[in-house]
Amino acid sequence: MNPSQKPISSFSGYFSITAEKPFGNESPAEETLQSCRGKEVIDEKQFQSNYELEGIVNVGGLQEEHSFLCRSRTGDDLGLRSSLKTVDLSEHEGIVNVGSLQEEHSFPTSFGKKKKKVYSNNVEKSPYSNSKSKNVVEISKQEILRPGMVLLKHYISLRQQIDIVNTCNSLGEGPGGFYRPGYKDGAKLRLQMMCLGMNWDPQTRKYDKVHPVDNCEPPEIPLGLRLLVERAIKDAHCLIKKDSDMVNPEDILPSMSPNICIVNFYSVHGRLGLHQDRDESRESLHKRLPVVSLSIGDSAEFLYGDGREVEQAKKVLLESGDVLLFGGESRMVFHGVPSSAPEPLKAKTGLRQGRLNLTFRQF
Ligand SMILES: O=C(O)CCC(=O)C(=O)O
Ligand SMILES: [Fe+2]
Repeated sequence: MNPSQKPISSFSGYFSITAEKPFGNESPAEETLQSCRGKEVIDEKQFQSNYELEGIVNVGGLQEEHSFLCRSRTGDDLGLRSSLKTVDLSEHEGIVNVGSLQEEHSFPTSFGKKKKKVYSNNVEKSPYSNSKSKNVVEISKQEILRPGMVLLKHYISLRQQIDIVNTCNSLGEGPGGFYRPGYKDGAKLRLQMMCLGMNWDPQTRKYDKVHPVDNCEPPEIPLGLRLLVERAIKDAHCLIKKDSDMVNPEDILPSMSPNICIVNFYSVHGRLGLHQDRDESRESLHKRLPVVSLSIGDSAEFLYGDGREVEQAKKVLLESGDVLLFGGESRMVFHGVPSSAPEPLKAKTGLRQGRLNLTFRQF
């Protein structure tokens, strides 16, 4: 094959995808997509490929039929719900080599029949949806809330969410684990907290090597979580680039490698007042390195704005699996989670008690 040709622009055969479990304490498990049909569309501008797939998904022994979109970045697969590792095309038939990447090839006749495809920002559909209807799957949306502030909806797969909760649970029970911190004036925060990498003390507003309660060093951030955060930043960059071709996404949302993670667990009365995250190193703040926030469990309203006034703050709903990034111009945004959600929100989202939030930062 001529090396200047992209190997595959589209295909109509069957192929299989293996997605490695990205982290967790157990031995690496695999989720397999079997008998998938689809095509790869390479978007050179975005340095990413979109895969449009339909097939049987094997998730934890359960076989379900789904169709969905997934992505991979050239040379760095992002892929299926962010965990696609390898695309094994050995079983596929009818590879089409094309000179032009724009060239379209026919879909298999059954492809895309059952449901509408969603493009633009809605680049993924979860293969792990809990939806009763097999073909109605969750649509992932990406949104720029303000310059430097990006929301990746339903970004973390259910499998990954389970891993994160289990990981936090077991780390939380060990040294440097969950505790209920207090402020200087003796008031307690309305949440349980655990820090990974370095400890943040709400009383001193400082980072330290040890936990104030048991004097232990906090657990390390699991590698899979660090990779997930770095990948989310890259995905946010793709969105920023898509939004405006003229900008360098790094200028809008700088990259970072997290070495701190603050894990908050909010139970029914949990809340966090409007605040800025400004205790990281001077260099980190100067570079406006982003905070990357993962939400798991109950939905919550997230307030954000330029000041402490709750009335002036904007609101966005954070749901399980959402990733919110704020850096660059939005690094010092005031933000918080109010204590109780409005009734319609509860009614429409099934809001219940218990929400885990992990914010990653680079000191
Ligand atoms: O729970 C959230 O969404 C926000 C958490 C937060 O702002 C923090 O831990 O600093
Ligand atoms: Fe914060």
